[in-house]
Amino acid sequence: MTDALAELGWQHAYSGKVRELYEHAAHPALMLVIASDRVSAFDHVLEPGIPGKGALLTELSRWWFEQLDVPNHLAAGDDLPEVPTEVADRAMLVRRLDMHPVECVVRGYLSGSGWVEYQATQSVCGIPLPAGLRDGDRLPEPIYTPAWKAPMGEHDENITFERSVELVGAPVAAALRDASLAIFARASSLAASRGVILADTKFEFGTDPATGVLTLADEVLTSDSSRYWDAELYAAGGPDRLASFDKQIVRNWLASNWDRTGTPPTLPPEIVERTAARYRELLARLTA
Ligand SMILES: N#Cc1c(N)ncnc1-c1cnn(CCN2CCOCC2)c1
Repeated sequence: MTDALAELGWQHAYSGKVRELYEHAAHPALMLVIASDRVSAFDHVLEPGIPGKGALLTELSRWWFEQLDVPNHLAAGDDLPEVPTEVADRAMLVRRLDMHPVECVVRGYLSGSGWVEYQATQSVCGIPLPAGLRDGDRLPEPIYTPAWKAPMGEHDENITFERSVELVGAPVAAALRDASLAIFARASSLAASRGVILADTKFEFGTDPATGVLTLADEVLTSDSSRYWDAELYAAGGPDRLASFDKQIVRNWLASNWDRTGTPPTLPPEIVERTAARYRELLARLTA
């Protein structure tokens, strides 16, 4: 695949856990984001990849970009560079932005790093919360809990809004917060109408150097950047109340087959296929 990309002038620029970023010397204002089939859990990239995952999450990002009435980084127009057919269904051609170094996290429910911080401080990112909340509880209202983007392989660090002001300045910090909360409101409402809870998500924004417009970047509202729960399971309150729509099968299998030391075992074919089916199901339910 990389030969086909190189033959078309694409040069590798950045590797994330599950996605790659390419640039093109003849098209400096554009970049290519390619999603792999890799899946990560417990901070490990697992083997094997999940067939179709990259294409399914790319389709979900594209769908959400269409649903959201905000400027985004998808490239459009006539004179676009060619993308190899082998990766086209899991690739997004995007405009190069001046990226802001803030992970714009919005939480409608208390979970993950938010739950960890809450237990220690009864707050998240400096936002005080009511006492007595449990893991997975719905918050009184969605909260903006930014994070500083840590280097590859390290955990992002939750920061206060005031710290984000120091990082990007007051006008941009406020615009990031307001845009993130507005998008989350729209997306969580749409997901709820499909019986899916959007518990939390992470946006990335940049400023378009050509226009100065704050622009939604990266992937958007995928199950890699968001926690999605099944609303019926959540309401039932059982052990699967907080089951991640796509990764719970993998997490449960690892919990029974790995002691969390060393590298995780290879996923058996049945787990791989059931997980692939869950990615397909989430896309089908959200985009129905
Ligand atoms: N999107 C975007 C984007 C853009 N439109 N313009 C300039 N830079 C970036 C960019 C560069 N790094 N990241 C971090 C997230 N990456 C996303 C791709 O996959 C790897 C991780 C975003």
